[in-house]
Formats: sequence, structure tokens, C-alpha cells
Amino acid sequence: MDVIEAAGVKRRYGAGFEAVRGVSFSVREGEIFALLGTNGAGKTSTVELLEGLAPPSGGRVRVLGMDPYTDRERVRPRTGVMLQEGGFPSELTVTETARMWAGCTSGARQVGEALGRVGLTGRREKVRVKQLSGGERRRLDLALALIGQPEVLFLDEPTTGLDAEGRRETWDLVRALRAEGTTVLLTTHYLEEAEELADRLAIMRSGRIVAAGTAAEVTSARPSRIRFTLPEGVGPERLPLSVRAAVDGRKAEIRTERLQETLTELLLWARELGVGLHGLDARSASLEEAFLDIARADTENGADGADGAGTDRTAHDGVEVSA
Ligand SMILES: Nc1ncnc2c1ncn2[C@@H]1O[C@H](COP(=O)(O)OP(=O)(O)OP(=O)(O)O)[C@@H](O)[C@H]1O
Repeated sequence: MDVIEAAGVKRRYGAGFEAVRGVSFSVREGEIFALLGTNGAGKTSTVELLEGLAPPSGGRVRVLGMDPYTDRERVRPRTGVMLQEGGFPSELTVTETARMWAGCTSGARQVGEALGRVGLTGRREKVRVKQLSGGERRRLDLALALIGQPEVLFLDEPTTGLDAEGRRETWDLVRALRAEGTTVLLTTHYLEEAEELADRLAIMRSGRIVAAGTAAEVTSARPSRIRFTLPEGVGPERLPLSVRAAVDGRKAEIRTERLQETLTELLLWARELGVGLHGLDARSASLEEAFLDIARADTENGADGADGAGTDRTAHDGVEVSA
């Protein structure tokens, strides 16, 4: 069942700027879905519509089958929201803040349990909110989002400001929540986070989704890369006929959609010639590369960049050698 649905969603601020320009995706029950994108791509603007904070200016959003804006009273108790910046009364302690929140929430968890799940225990329970570190505040934000035992959790950049250990602990917690059946929509700037956590993801640019699917699907549309140093005395024209390499000085880079075949051909060629390929490095496209391609297309095309998932660059700076 689709727990979260966005169909052709638009969001216009005032009479002018359209920050979300027809976004469609759905999140199934018990799935973790990540929204990625450059700064200002429209992630928060989209998630806020699903949280019921504003109505869309076009299209349709549904959460648990209901309109989160007009049906807010029924949807809100079943969802947990971690905003990018939670505003808490700064004089209250961690436990007092969580108690206050639990008091406003139906079917709340034990305060101690919620704080325990994010690691805010012992000494930290008695610390005033204003004295918390940035990472501890993010944990408190998350604990409050969990207090109502939500079926759907919206996490806007949940690990920004956390150290490496805190980030891993949060990932473990989000995975544990999924195992309990919680549906999670998160935004993040950490590609590793999306790769680690998300069952599916979408990359936004200038208010539109420009790539979507599993991390493997998004990256498989990108070419793999092989790099090596051309052996002394061997010019690029001697490379095998079907290998297209960009050569800059002695550094060669090949982009290929058929990594195994191209690599085999290159290695057989090197063996036949009796030369070593120093610095040889072959790798499949990463989510980071896919993302950077998309971000670059944004800069190249301006804020209203063309649709499509980025440009294909086989030989940009160097000399292209092909047969
Ligand atoms: N209330 C508002 N009025 C006018 N423009 C707004 C408003 N809120 C956001 N915007 C603009 O909408 C665009 C999308 O913003 P949004 O916060 O959704 O992006 P984002 O993808 O979440 O970015 P980030 O990664 O930086 O958090 C930005 O250009 C932003 O300046």
C-alpha cells in the first residue's frame, strides 16, 4: 500500500516563484524513501506539503490515504515530523521538553524510552536545551518525532551536525523503525546516508525530480570509469580501437557502459604490449557521481535547468581518441 503519494505536486510562494514544479512519487508501507537535491532544489518545500503545513498550489498529496492539509486532525497524530530546525523552549531540560511534548501527543511512548532510543540518557536528561550541542539537539528533535509512535516519519536532514558515530546510530535507529513497520521519508545531503538507508530515492533539481529509483537503478544509468597512466613511449593512438579514452598529458580516463568488456580489452592489450598500467583504477558509477552530474547540469543550464538526468561527459578536458 502507498502510504505517501505526491502526484504532479506544485508549490508557488506568493504570486511569483514556483519552488516545486510537478513532483510525483510514492512511498510504500514500511519503506524508507530519500529526497536528494542541491540547495534550494525544493526538498523541504515538498516535504512540508506532505506534512500538511501548507496546501499544494497544484497536484495532489496523500498521506495514509488522506489529505494531510484538510484532514490534518486525523493525519497529524499518526505522523512524526523532524523539522530542519526544531524550536524548543531553551530553559527546559531534555526530560522536561520530552514530557511536555508527550503531554500534547496521543498514544505517547514512555519519555525515557524515546530519549533512550536516541541516546539522550543519564547526564544529558537533565541538561537545559540551550546547553545542548548541535548534534544533541538533532537527537532531541528525533526523540520528539518518535514520541507519538508514528506510522509515518518525516525526517528533514536528520543527521546534519551529527558526528560519524551519531550518524551511524541514527541510521541504525531508522532501520529499526522500518523493521517495526514505520514508513520514512527523509531528505539528506549525505549521499552515503541515502545509499545506506533508502529503499528508493529521488534526486530533485530546480523543483523537479530528475532521477528516481533504487540507488543501483540511478547509478546504473551512468557510465563506469577506468583511469590509468599511459605507459612511457606508448601514445594514445595505440590504445585498442574500441576503447575511447580522454587523455590529459599521460593520464587516461575511459568512460564505459560495459565495464567488464572494456577492462578485459584494455588488460589484454597491455599484456600483449608487455606494458604495465600504473595507477589503474576501475569503478562503477557511484551515487555521488550521478548526483554531481545532475548538480553540474544545474550550474551549466542555470536555475531553470533542462530536464533529464544530467549530461554525458566522455571526454571533456582532454583529447578524445577514438577509432
Ligand atoms: N517562504 C518562502 N518564500 C519564498 N521562497 C521560498 C520560501 N521558502 C523557500 N523558498 C525558496 O524555494 C526554493 C526551495 O527551497 P527549499 O527549502 O524547499 O529547498 P531545499 O531543497 O530543501 O534546500 P536545502 O537543501 O538548502 O534545504 C529556494 O529557492 C527557496 O529560496
